Parts: sequence; C-alpha cells; structure tokens
Amino acid sequence: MLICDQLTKRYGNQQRNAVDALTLSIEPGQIFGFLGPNGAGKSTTIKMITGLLKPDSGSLSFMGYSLYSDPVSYKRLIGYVPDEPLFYERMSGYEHLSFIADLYGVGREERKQRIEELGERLLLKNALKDEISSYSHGMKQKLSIISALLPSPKLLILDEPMVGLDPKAAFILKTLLVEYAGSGNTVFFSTHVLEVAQQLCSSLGIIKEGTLLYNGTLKDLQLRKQELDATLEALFLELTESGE
Ligand SMILES: Nc1ncnc2c1ncn2[C@@H]1O[C@H](COP(=O)(O)OP(=O)(O)OP(=O)(O)O)[C@@H](O)[C@H]1O
Repeated sequence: MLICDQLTKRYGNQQRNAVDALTLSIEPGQIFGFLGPNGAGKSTTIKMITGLLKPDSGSLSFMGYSLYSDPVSYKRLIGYVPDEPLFYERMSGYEHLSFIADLYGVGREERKQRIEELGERLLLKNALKDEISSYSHGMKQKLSIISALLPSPKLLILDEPMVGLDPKAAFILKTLLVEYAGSGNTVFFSTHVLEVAQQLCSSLGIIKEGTLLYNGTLKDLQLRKQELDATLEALFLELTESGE
C-alpha cells in the first residue's frame, strides 16, 4: 500500500502551501486518478512521492518501505513517467532502455524480452535503434512509458501520461494500465482528461490549492452529491468551483 501522511510543501517564493497536509492511502490493484485545476499541487505531490522533491513535513511509505529511512528499497519499487521527460538525446531508444535496465539491475535476458515486448506493444520497436533526438513528442512519451514499465515496478506513477499520444497509443496505454493494476500493482496518475479518469480509475483524489477536496470512488461522490447519474466532469466542476 502507498501511504502519504500529512505531506506538506511550500516553495520559497509562495504565499501558501503548494501541497497542504495531504493524506492518502492507495491499495494494491487500484488505479488512482489524481485530478485538480492548473496549479492545484498535482505535480508537486507526484514529485514528493517519487522522491524528487523533499516535503517540508509529512511522511511517505510504499509496501512498508519508508522513503526516508530506506530510500533505495522504496525507489526500486517505483516506475515514473514525468510530465516532461528528459533524455540523453544522442542515445538511441535501445541504449536509453539498457541504461535504465542497468540502473534497476534488470538481467540481460529479461531486459531483451521486456524491451521487445513493450516496444511492440507501444508501437515503438522499429524506432528503438534510432537516436532519441529524431523522435517526435509522442515517441518520446512512449519511450518514457516503456522506461517506467521496464523494471516491472509495483507502483507506476504517471504525470499527465496521455499528453502527446495519438488515439491508438492512448488506447494502448489505457489497456496496459488496466492490465497492470489487474496483476496486483498500483497505478497513480494525474490527468485533466476526466473522461479517461471516469473510465479507468477505481479511486480518485481531487485537489485544489494544495488541499485534498475529495478522496474516494466516483460512486461515493455521486452519492454524496445526490447526483447518481452525474458525470465526473460535472461533479469535478461543482466541487472545485464551490471548494467544499
Ligand atoms: N519550482 C517551483 N517554484 C515555485 N513555485 C512552484 C514551483 N513548482 C510549482 N510551484 C507552485 O506550486 C503550486 C502547485 O503547482 P503544481 O505544478 O504542483 O500544480 P499542478 O496541479 O501540477 O498544475 P498543472 O495542472 O498546471 O500542471 C502552484 O502555485 C505553482 O505556481
């Protein structure tokens, strides 16, 4: 289980906390959708969960490993697709993936098999021999997704993963995420595409101005608002505009 306890972060030049006492727990097998308006604190939260940004206070653990007392064991279990992936552009896609496999200690045979399987699945296999500098935005996004999945992480975190993907690739990614969670792993992703969140997520977190406004299922949100047929889009707008 992923446990975020009272996570708080304020950037030096800001008047308020970017993330304020955020507490969440996410069970294995869940697809958790993290939603919120621009500037709500989604990327800041994700960067804290991945260990890229240190919270001012609060704690984080995954499968019993604390990010602070056992960071390597914690990070080994996590795959991350950032909102803006960065690569050594002069490497080929295959060289980049081998580099990631080395970092995570994925053996020769397993990496070959995983790279082939994921490359084929995300329709990038033929381009893996090419330099990353020749890739389109969508191809880089696919490479970032393959990199995150390559070590078979128990927790997959994706920041706006649909951006830049064509409809077919977006469909493939959605199918992959459902399969991945179906095998007992945890998926945590942020998105502004509420139809995708409604379709995929077994639980939701809605954040505004650093504060978690809602955490639970769509069904419970519909019940709470007494609007059983309401779309996630309608409920999201109601919740984030009224702020209750
Ligand atoms: N490096 C930074 N320095 C200063 N302030 C920052 C920095 N990064 C984010 N912020 C501020 O923190 C708050 C939360 O930003 P964050 O990027 O986490 O939001 P977000 O929900 O991911 O937004 P979006 O949907 O627009 O990507 C905003 O007020 C933003 O201005």
